[in-house]
Amino acid sequence: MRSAHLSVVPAQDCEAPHAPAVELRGVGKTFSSRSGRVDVLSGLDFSLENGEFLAIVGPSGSGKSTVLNLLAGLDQPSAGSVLCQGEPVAAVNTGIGYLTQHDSLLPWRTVEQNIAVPLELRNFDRAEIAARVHEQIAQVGLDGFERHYPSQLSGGMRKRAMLARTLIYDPPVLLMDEPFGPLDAQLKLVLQAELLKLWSARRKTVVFVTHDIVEAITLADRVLVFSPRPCRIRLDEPITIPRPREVHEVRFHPAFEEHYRRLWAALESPVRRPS
Ligand SMILES: Nc1ncnc2c1ncn2[C@@H]1O[C@H](COP(=O)(O)OP(=O)(O)OP(=O)(O)O)[C@@H](O)[C@H]1O
Repeated sequence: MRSAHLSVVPAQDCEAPHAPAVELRGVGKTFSSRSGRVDVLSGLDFSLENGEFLAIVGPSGSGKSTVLNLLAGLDQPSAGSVLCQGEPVAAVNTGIGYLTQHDSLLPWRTVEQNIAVPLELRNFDRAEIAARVHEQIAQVGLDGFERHYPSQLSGGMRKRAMLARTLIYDPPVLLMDEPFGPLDAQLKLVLQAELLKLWSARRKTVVFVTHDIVEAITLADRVLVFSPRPCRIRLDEPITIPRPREVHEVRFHPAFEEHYRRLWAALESPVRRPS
């Protein structure tokens, strides 16, 4: 998947006071291909306040990545509008950091060289790049692996390196597309805990796509459940479990079961077969 680092719109163009951090208004998206038209999104409306953590769950093919691509400005809606801090997203959006589900590290660059890419593209001077890379590597716990190449890292370390590369230019909005999907359960918990720590410290606005309902409840302030395409919002569930949250303990909170039941019921209905 493409990265949102090659930027056309200056980040400051994405900053207007009091507007929602991101907003979709009546968004439709239709793809045309040789096999015909696919209506993926239809009349989709939602918005997020600054600093809010939103998770999106939904069936495969329901349009979750499409929504992230529209917010990143990598694609344009067929109808309606996509706004960032009140401004339409008309080109590649530098006000966001995009962590895709695919491994997008450059194999010929070391960890520190990969993490430096967004700053090199923004013409930061070498001393500033070195200082920021050093600090970011420490924050994601990759100290000692600066000179390693991606092929010498575990899956979890590669995810940490990608997260560091996304955070290094301090984008106010983070888009995360199943970032921990293929990792084992224990590592997933570790990275979720680190993400919550970083989020608490920096209060980014986050849109986090996942197939894992427990992960959505653990991390988010709100969870949207998408219907099969053309996607509509089946459920907009505010998560009432207080913060700070311990990722190991969220599932034992009294409110967890009720959130889980409602989210599962909203997700499950499209795959029920007639008896
Ligand atoms: N560039 C494109 N051209 C044609 N069809 C596309 C394109 N991008 C996405 N689609 C189609 O749009 C639909 C939604 O895709 P999308 O990747 O947004 O789904 P998703 O909910 O993220 O799925 P998953 O959970 O499997 O990752 C799919 O049917 C997909 O084939």
